[in-house]
Amino acid sequence: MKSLLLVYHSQSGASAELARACAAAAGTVTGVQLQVLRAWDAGSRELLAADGLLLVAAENSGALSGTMKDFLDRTFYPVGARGPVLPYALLLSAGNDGRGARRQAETILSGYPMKRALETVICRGEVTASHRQRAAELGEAFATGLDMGIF
Ligand SMILES: Cc1cc2nc3c(=O)[nH]c(=O)nc-3n(C[C@H](O)[C@H](O)[C@H](O)COP(=O)(O)O)c2cc1C
Repeated sequence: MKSLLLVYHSQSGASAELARACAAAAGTVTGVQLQVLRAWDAGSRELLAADGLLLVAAENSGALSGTMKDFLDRTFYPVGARGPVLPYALLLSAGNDGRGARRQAETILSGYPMKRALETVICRGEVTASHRQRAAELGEAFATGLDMGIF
């Protein structure tokens, strides 16, 4: 059984809605045990126990939301020291851009080191059915890949 940790941060509820869609789909993969935590509740203990990490957050002021960055900052030393590279996938909510958050998050995560398992998904504007669909596809694809050991 593989362990998948989904960490999210949301102010207005947009990222939370995407995280729910992502988690619902990831949770259907039988060989994967899913844990969903808000960024301020997640720490090194949960991350060290995970085989893969899904991150869901917003772009704020051209960068990754501060609370998600805080999660990554807090866990950097213990997780970086553990050795094996953890696969991750990133889902971003943005008003109209998201590229700054993607660049920053991918740079931080590459130095962790973690490896991006799937293309980062950016959902712009109000959350739509299409966004929920993309979030679900990301969650299911990541959980399936983890289960099959292909990341
Ligand atoms: C303080 C703040 C800064 C923001 N900066 C950006 C930005 O730089 N680029 C962008 O596309 N959207 C920006 N947004 C919009 C959010 O990314 C967008 O509303 C997102 O869906 C919010 O998700 P959340 O409320 O779940 O965190 C900003 C929102 C806030 C509150």
